Amino acid sequence: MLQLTNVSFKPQGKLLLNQVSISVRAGEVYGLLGANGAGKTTLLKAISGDIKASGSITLYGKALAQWNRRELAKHLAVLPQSSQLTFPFSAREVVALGLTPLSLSKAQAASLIDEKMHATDCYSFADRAYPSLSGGERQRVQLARVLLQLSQASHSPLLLLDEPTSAQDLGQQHNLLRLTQTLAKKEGFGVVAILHDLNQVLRYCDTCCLLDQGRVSAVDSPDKLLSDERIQQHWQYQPQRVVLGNGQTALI
Ligand SMILES: Nc1ncnc2c1ncn2[C@@H]1O[C@H](COP(=O)(O)OP(=O)(O)OP(=O)(O)O)[C@@H](O)[C@H]1O
Repeated sequence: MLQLTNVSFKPQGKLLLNQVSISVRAGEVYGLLGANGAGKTTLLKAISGDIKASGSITLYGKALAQWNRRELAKHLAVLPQSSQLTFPFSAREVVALGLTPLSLSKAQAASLIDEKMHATDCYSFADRAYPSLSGGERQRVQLARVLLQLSQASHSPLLLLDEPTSAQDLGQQHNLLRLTQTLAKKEGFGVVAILHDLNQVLRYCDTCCLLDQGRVSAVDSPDKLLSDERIQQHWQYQPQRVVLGNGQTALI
């Protein structure tokens, strides 16, 4: 669904993305990996159009720049690392911002807002002021907003997640990743997620791309890509492996 060909970005002479070519299929969770400063957020910003990179980025074969903006908003959404908002909107009103590109009756909108807030476990604080919420609660409200924004897509939508579990406790991290996996497997979403926890990558990603100084260093399934040598080379860490009861391997 998403194809990047030779995408580069060089602001003020500094090469932050260097000839990146990757493709993401509908129905897969695609991890973006790499050390701090490798270019992961910059790549996500290039895909979302927040920065103007050179090269080609197409969604369903059509260059992003050629998409009607409203149609694109129904098919591509980004969950940023953090979202500051000082105006005292309630959590429900923040989720409702996701209605902007949609055409829904009031009743349909209200029911979809409730559905997305339940799915992301934020219904219990729907009427609280957004600025009063914890970091993890705000992140889940933002996820409900982007899922609402994608709820009228005519093709499988593309969901971009920038460190989606960074503010979540252990249980919520797995709830959120299970939800994204379900969206991919059952609803055909393409999910691109920046993740730092390599065990989450092993457990939830179908494919992953390792970035290094703005370049693609490797693309493969997580268990093939995450060799001890690569982990040592890219993160300067020598992992140990533990075989779990279910036969899967965990890194410690
Ligand atoms: N507008 C800019 N001008 C110059 N340098 C920038 C700009 N934006 C980002 N950078 C630099 O580009 C590099 C890549 O940044 P980016 O945020 O994409 O990294 P990242 O892989 O997401 O890192 P992290 O894991 O720390 O979040 C970093 O060295 C960053 O300081």
